Amino acid sequence: MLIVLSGPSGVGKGTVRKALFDEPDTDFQYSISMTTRQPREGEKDGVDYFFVSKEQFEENIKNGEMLEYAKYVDNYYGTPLNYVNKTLDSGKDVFLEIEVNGAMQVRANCPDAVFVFLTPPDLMELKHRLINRGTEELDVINARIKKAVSEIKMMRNYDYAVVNDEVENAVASIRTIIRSERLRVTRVMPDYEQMLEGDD
Ligand SMILES: Nc1ncnc2c1ncn2[C@@H]1O[C@H](COP(=O)(O)OP(=O)(O)OP(=O)(O)O)[C@@H](O)[C@H]1O
Ligand SMILES: Nc1nc2c(ncn2[C@@H]2O[C@H](COP(=O)(O)O)[C@@H](O)[C@H]2O)c(=O)[nH]1
Repeated sequence: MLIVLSGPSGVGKGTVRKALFDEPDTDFQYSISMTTRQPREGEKDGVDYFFVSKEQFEENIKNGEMLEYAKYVDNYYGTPLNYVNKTLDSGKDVFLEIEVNGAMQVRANCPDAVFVFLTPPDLMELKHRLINRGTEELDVINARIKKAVSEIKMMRNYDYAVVNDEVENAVASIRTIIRSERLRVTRVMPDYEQMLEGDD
């Protein structure tokens, strides 16, 4: 399964994803994104992101090495294709945490992926979360809030919307989504097997 989590900056995607991955039965592999943004204090290359130059990122795009990418508030962000392919081929599930334009590129290339939009209770709360996080200056926070308005309109293109009021509620909802999507996949598979047997 490929699961894609999107939502405006500051809604709590990273917080919810970490809480989900802390659950003992979560066996998704997190795809580390590539970005041209500068690392924040405490962020590590190869853990939080692969931090690269604009030239390196554009070279990767040219060489077809990105599953998806987008320019977001003056920086590139994208998903390296090789890791996702290798992990899915080995039978493991992959989790992407990406913004909406990139998610729609994944939708076009991987129609079976599951798309979840994480939404804030309201825009004031979103702004408070970004201010309290303290990682961006006010002008960047305002640019991200402006972007959030158009991103929230994209929610209708997702399979599921989850409100991040409390982290544990959002984690519980995403766990329910994953469980029901797994059931859907396992119910369909035996039918395929029967069809293929009849082909001999
Ligand atoms: N349910 C919640 N209630 C209150 N605060 C929250 C909640 N979820 C996350 N936060 C806080 O909001 C801030 C933003 O969260 P986080 O960094 O996880 O957002 P994000 O969506 O991953 O942002 P970005 O897309 O910019 O990486 C953090 O300070 C986090 O502790
Ligand atoms: N399209 C993609 N968007 C991504 C990817 N990795 C992260 N993001 C999104 O970018 C914004 C800003 O992130 P920040 O770390 O600077 O706060 C946020 O919405 C992320 O989800 C990616 O690989 N592709």
